[in-house]
Amino acid sequence: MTKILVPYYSTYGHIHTMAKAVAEGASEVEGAEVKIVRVEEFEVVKEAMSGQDAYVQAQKAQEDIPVATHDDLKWADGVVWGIPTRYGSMPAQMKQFLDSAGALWMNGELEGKATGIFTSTGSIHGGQETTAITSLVPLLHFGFVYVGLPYGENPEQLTTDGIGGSPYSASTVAGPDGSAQPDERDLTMAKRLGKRVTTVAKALRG
Ligand SMILES: Cc1cc2nc3c(=O)[nH]c(=O)nc-3n(C[C@H](O)[C@H](O)[C@H](O)COP(=O)(O)O)c2cc1C
Repeated sequence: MTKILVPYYSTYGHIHTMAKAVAEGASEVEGAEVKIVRVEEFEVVKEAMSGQDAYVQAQKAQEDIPVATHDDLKWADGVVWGIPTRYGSMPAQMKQFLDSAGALWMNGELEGKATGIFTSTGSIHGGQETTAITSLVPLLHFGFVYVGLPYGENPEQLTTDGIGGSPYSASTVAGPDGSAQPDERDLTMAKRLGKRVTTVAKALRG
């Protein structure tokens, strides 16, 4: 059994949709057991956004997804993180989850596990690449083995269209008002990332 965790944070649902695609790809690997978990929202954000329809609906759609715990990270052989951008890097909700996992870092409990990232931005140049690259830094401190998204398997990246996908991570572009949904090509690349991280996790497990 290769255990794959997909922890994500999603305000408006784009990363939630991508997480399901990642999980689907991971499940294609024989012997994979896949778990999607959400990083908990801050109370202050819940209160501030309670009047926004798009937010309320997106949160309602995630109600049944269990909240991520540090034990989930210990359980997993591979972890694929769903991280929307905030000013070109990860949201505080995700940072808090990582920062509070110091004991796992200190004991080297996550060292040698495969990992990858999928992200989402409002605009094409608003952090598609920086979010993945800056999020990679703490993951390397934990000792994860990073899995990217190479062009060879993902020729969809070779385009001037306004879609996601880079060698650093799967991704999608939500649009400045959040109204765009993940393109079919974004979802395809997200599935391949899930499958690739699982394949590497399986090989590392031996
Ligand atoms: C506080 C804040 C900061 C943001 N910063 C950026 C940014 O730097 N660049 C960008 O393209 N989008 C930015 N966005 C847009 C989000 O990345 C976008 O809403 C998100 O990717 C949608 O994913 P979700 O539906 O899973 O929440 C920001 C949104 C918020 C609320």
